[in-house]
Parts: sequence; C-alpha cells; structure tokens
Amino acid sequence: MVSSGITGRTRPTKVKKHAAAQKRKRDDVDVEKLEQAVEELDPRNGSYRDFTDLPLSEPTKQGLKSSHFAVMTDIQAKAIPLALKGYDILGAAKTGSGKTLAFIVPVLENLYRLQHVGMDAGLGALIISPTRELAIQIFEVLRQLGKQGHMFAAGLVIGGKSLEAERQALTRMNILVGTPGRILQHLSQTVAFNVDDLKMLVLDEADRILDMGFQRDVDAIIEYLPKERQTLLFSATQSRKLSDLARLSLQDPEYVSVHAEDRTATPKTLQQNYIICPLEEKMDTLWSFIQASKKSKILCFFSSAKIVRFVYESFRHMQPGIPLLHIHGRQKQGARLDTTAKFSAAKYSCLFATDVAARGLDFPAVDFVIQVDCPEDADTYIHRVGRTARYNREGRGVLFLAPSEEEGMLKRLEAKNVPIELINVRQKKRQSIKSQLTHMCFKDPALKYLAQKAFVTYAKSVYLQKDKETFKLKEYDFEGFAASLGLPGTPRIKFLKDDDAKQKKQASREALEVSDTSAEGEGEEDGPAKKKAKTVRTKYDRMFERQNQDVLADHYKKLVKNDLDATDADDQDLNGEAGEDAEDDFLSVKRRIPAEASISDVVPEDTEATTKDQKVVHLQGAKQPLIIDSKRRENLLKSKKKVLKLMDRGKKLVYDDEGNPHEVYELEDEMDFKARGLPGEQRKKFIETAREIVAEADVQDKAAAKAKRKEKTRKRKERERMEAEGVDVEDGGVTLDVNQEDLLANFRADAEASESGEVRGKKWFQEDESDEEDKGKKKRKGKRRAKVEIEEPQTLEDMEALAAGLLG
Ligand SMILES: Nc1ncnc2c1ncn2[C@@H]1O[C@H](COP(=O)(O)OP(=O)(O)OP(=O)(O)O)[C@@H](O)[C@H]1O
Repeated sequence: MVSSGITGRTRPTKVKKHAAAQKRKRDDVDVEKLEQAVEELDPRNGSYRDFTDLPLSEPTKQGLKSSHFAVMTDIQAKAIPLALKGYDILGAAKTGSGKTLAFIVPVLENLYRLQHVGMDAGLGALIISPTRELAIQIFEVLRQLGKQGHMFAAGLVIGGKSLEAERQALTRMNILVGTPGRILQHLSQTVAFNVDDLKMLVLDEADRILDMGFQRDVDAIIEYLPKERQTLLFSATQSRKLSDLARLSLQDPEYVSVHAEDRTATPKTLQQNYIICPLEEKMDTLWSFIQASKKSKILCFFSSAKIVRFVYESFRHMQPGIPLLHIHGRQKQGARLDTTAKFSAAKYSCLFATDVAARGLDFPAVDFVIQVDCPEDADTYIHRVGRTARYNREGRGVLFLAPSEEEGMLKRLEAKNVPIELINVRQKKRQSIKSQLTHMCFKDPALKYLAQKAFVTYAKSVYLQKDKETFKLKEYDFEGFAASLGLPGTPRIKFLKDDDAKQKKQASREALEVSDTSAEGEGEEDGPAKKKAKTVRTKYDRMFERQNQDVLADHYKKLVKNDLDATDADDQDLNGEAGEDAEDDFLSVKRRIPAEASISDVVPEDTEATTKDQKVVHLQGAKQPLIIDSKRRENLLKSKKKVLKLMDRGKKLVYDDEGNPHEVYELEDEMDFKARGLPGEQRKKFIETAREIVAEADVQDKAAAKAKRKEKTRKRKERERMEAEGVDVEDGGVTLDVNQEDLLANFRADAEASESGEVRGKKWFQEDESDEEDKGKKKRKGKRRAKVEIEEPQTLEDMEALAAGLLG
C-alpha cells in the first residue's frame, strides 16, 4: 500500500505538535466560514467559472494553484458545487474532460469541513477504480492537490503487495483509493479497518465498476458501508440503470451530463477514421502504419494479451525504428507501472495494449489511437479513443474493421453519436511482413507458439462476442490470418467445426492419435495394456495434450506424419526391407505409446491362438516365437523394455556406389580391421565406450531433472508463501508465467536438440541461462548425437530423442 500523510513535511515532533494544534485552531475558524459560504452556494446558478469562485479551503486552493488549475471545465463547474452541498451525483462527460478533479475537490473539501482528520476519525472517503493504473493516477492527483496543507492520511490499495503491510497502515487512513478486489479483501479480512463512519463513496468509470465483471465485489463492498453517505459516480459512458442506482442506495441523485446535448459523444478535437482491413492484412497494415509514423506517440489496442505479446515480440525483433512498449493484465504490476511511466514520458513511442489501458489513463500528448482489433461495443470504442485528444488537445483515432464488421460496428457507433469517416490505405505504401514473420516463426518455436496462442485467443474472442451482428465468425478468413502471423498451418479451432460438446471432445482426442487404426484392437492384450499405458507419456505428448491439444492437432498430425515418413525411409535403409506394416508400426511407437501403448504399438507382432490358454506371438526379428501360456509371460509383453530385448537389434549397413546395402565389414579394408584387434575385442570395446557415453549422459540428465524438480518446488513454495501473505498471485500473472516459461523452455530444448551443433543465437524473450547450464546442455547434446550416430535407436529414450529431433 502506498500511503500519504498528505502534508508530507518533516519537523521535530514538539514543533510539529504545536504547529498542528495551531493549524487545527485556524481550520476551525476556517470551517465555520466555509460552512456558511457553502450553505449560501447556489449550485444551479451556472455562473461559477474559476475555482476561486467557489468556497474552497485554503489548502485546496493552494493545491489547485500549484498544479496550475484555474478555470474549471464544464463537468467541474457543474458537479463540484452540487457535490460540495452534499448531493449524490451521477456525472457523465466526454473522455479527457476533467472528471477526476470533479470528485477529488469535493472529497477534500467535504472531509475538511467535517474535520474528518486523524487516526481516530477512521475512513472518510473511499474511491474505487476498475484498474490499478487508474487508481494510481487518481491517487497522484489527490496527492498533488492535498499536499499544500491538508492533514488527511490517504492510501492506495491495489493488490500485488503484502496484505500485512497494508493492514498496518489502513487503520490510520482517512481517504482510500483502490480497486474493488483489494478493497473487499481488506473489508473482509482486516479487523481494524473501520468504515462505519464513511462519509463519501466515489466510483470512477462507474459503468465499468457496476457491470457484470465487478458486480459481486462491488455489491459486497456496499454491504460493509453505512447507508447514510454521499455517493458520486463518474464515467464518460454513464448508465442510468435504476437497478444500479438502487444497488448503491443513491438518494435523489443529480444527473450531471455536460455533453448530453452535444451532437457527438467524443471530443471535438478528435479526428476519427476507420479503414477496411481484412484480418489477413492487419499485420502488414499495422506495421506499415507504424513505419510511416515514427515521429509520433501511438497507442494500439488489441483484444487479448496473447496478441499483444505476439505483436510486441515480433515487431520488436524487426526493429521498427520507434520504441515499442506493451501492457496487458497478465503482466506483473511492476512491469505495468513501468510501462505506463515510460509511455507517459516518451515523446515518440508505440504502446501495444489490451483494454486494461482503455479507461481513464491520462497519457500526455498521444497522437494516434489505433484500434487494431474491433472493440466489443461502442462504449469500449469511446473509452479507447479517448486516450487521445484530451483536455482540448488534438488527436486522431483509427479503427481497423474487417469487411464483415463494418456494417454492425458503424451502426453501434452511430447510435452513440460517434462521428467516424472511412479512409483508404495507400496500397502502394503497404509493406508485406508475412515472409519475415514466417521466417521468424520457423526459426523460433517460442514465437511460433505465441502466434498460435494469439490466433486461437483471437478466434475465441470473436466467437464469444455478444454482438453477433458485428462479429460474424464464419465471415473471417482465419486461414489467411494464420498465414499472416507467420504460421505454417491454421491451428485447429474446435468451435468452428463442431457444435456438439461430445463431438468436440472426441475430435480433439482423435486428433492426438496417429491415423493408424489397424493396429488397434489386435489381440486381447490391447485392452488392459491400453488402460495402463495411458499413464506412460513422453514429455512431448504431455506438452501437446496440455497446451496445444486444439491448437496443434492438425499441425501435429502433419509433423508426426513427416516423422513417420522420414523414419520409414531410415528403416528401409537400415533393414533393406520396406514391409508396409513394419514401417508404420515401428514409427508409430513414438507417438502411439502415450495414447494407446499396447504391445502392438511397440513391435509388429503376429498372434496365433493355439489353445484356449496359450498363444504364440511372433516378434519382429526375434529368433523364436514367444509362447504365452501364463500370466507372467503375458505381462512380459506389456513391458516394452523386455520386448525390445527379445527383438532383433538390427544391423548397421553401408551402401556402395550402386546403392546396394552391405554389412560394414564387407566394405572394410581387411588389414585395417585386423589391425584394430580381434573382432570379439573390438565389439567389447565398442560396447564399453557406448555404455560409458550413455552412463555419463544419464548422470547429467538425472542431475538436470533433479534441478528442475527443485526449481519447481521452490516456485511452488514461493507461490504458497505469497498467497499466505495475501499477495495477489493470479493478478500478477505469476501462475501463468511459470507455466508458459516451462513450455517455452520445452520448445527451446526441442529446437536445440535438433540442431546439428552450431550455437544458436539468444531468443528474443529467452531468459538468461547460467553458463553452467549451457555447458551441461551442450554436453548432453553431444552425447545424444553420438548415440544416434552409433546405432539405430534401441531403447525408448533413444526413440524419444530421435523423435524430438525430427519434431524440432
Ligand atoms: N480545470 C482544468 N484545467 C486544466 N487542465 C485540466 C483541468 N481539469 C483537468 N485537466 C487536465 O485534463 C486532463 C484530463 O483530465 P481527467 O483525466 O480528469 O479526464 P477524465 O474526464 O477523467 O477522462 P476519462 O474519461 O478518460 O477518464 C488531465 O491531464 C488533467 O490534468
């Protein structure tokens, strides 16, 4: 919690006490005069223009003066006199018209006249904001205005900090600014937090705070507050729903809507345009626009954090020549604050944002607001575009609309009196970045993963939109969109194809399976073996199942198919035969084990039933058939390790100039061979060397796995500790980040394993790894390569390593 004894001066205690007493005396006299003046104030007179026309306390006057506020804006001139007289207010005025001061001034003044000051007074005013950034901004204005002599203690509670530390300070607060969740948390958990004497409740961006997302929290907060209080609601798009007003127990509220008669709902200084931009051209158009506006301050809105991240990471890498920033709700608080501060201070910059930055934020001098993804409704449009052309300054808004969105969205905007005109994109100036994005996605699996997630969240957001007249799912060219993000294929979108939930589940499950259905259901062993084997999954299968089940299904199939084809070829080479069954089955090993894992997946087998209790199984390459006449033998078939032992190990073959296969010794110089020692000794030596290599790699793998486990435990403990301390872990995005990082790391490992030895450049958002780890990885890579070179894969681990290489 940030707190401010608004006076903020430091003096020796005795002197301080004396000065405070003197001040209180002065204030008492002041208060009486002020009460009188406010009593005489005629709030509907309409002749108040300057702040000095109002009966305000000396500290507030000084505060306004030091911040260079002299003339009131319309909303201030109308709302402040009413609020000073204690009316409940429903205030609506365009974005950037100065609503913040319209409630801060009455808060300071009304509490001042009541002398609601000091530790014993308790909380006098509570100001609620929908986002942390906006709460911080309000708190800053409050601090600026109050620091010239007010004695209130003011605090900010927005989550992300230790609850305990906030608790201590909370009991002393007279004015509190915060977000709904955190305020409620304190009301329900901080015993000493006393709101019984609360005088004023303020809701900034009231329509947002009262909507469904915050409804539960706000209703619960209201339950704690005394009914006898003054309530002020402000927003640029105000709802007048009676149910909302009843929820807040407003008493005969005054509607102060200064721009209601205006022909437009947005500032006059704002120039608003839209362009028709099919989904698949968005990236190119945005990039070209940024290129053409490097000497500007640009704010771009997207529909989800995933898209923001993808665009930020990919554009950043392409070096656009203007500083890029990004902000979304999944970031940690520190990063968000850092970004808002940087963008506020920047002269030229481009900020990619979700709607977390759409409301209330007062970034100075924004030139352009680009709405790259269509807003969900006209109100969201108005709030987004309102980040420019604030307080009589000029600004431009550009809305990207897909052809199918045009009619619906324009209708909504027209209904809200938003004047917007169509402009065209100069096609000649549009640069295509598709091939660059494709190349980048190809080179960096982590970026490709981001693109996939961006694609899916975009499709999902369109699917979930309430306004079906604007967002017509079937009309978007999703394939073109996927390609424009640099993706090699279109990630699967379940809801586009299947309506029935059951079908959907089935489909995604099927998508994970390799298309070979013939191997299934062979023999009775499949049943129990299948069930048991479901728990045996490779990390790749877990990864695909958990994160990308819907995203990658088709692509995954393709990869696996390629994998199969490639390994089929190897198989032919090595064995000099190309039996269809043998190829499929051998290769399906790597993919089928996790999902089905029966013995038929591991090895081609031929099962004959001899008697009721006896079966003969012919294992590929085994010298003798295996007779299954007992439970123990049957179980043997379920163990892949044991079965692999029974199988033929395969031979290493070398091809002559005509392409005919030979065993190695056939083409070797006999003298050379003899010089290396007896064949038996040579074999022994070879096996020993290979074993040493494998053993060493094994030790390293185990150490790495142990370190990973340790790190996971540490992170879990850290999270538990933070939760115990009340730190808002979810809000800060910690949980998600951890998972995501793990996944990115997996992708990186895949890519690295597949490379033939050259050291890769650092990824754009790869965390720094210690040299030690790097060295370890490189060593392991070397070992794995060595293993593959020596022989065809013999163990499951070998197969997985090979599969990983092919996947990468
Ligand atoms: N009386 C005034 N004189 C000069 N500048 C003012 C005055 N009142 C407000 N401003 C300035 O106008 C800008 C916009 O004010 P504010 O953020 O309060 O707008 P708002 O109406 O709350 O906007 P939004 O609807 O987007 O939240 C701020 O930079 C603020 O400092």
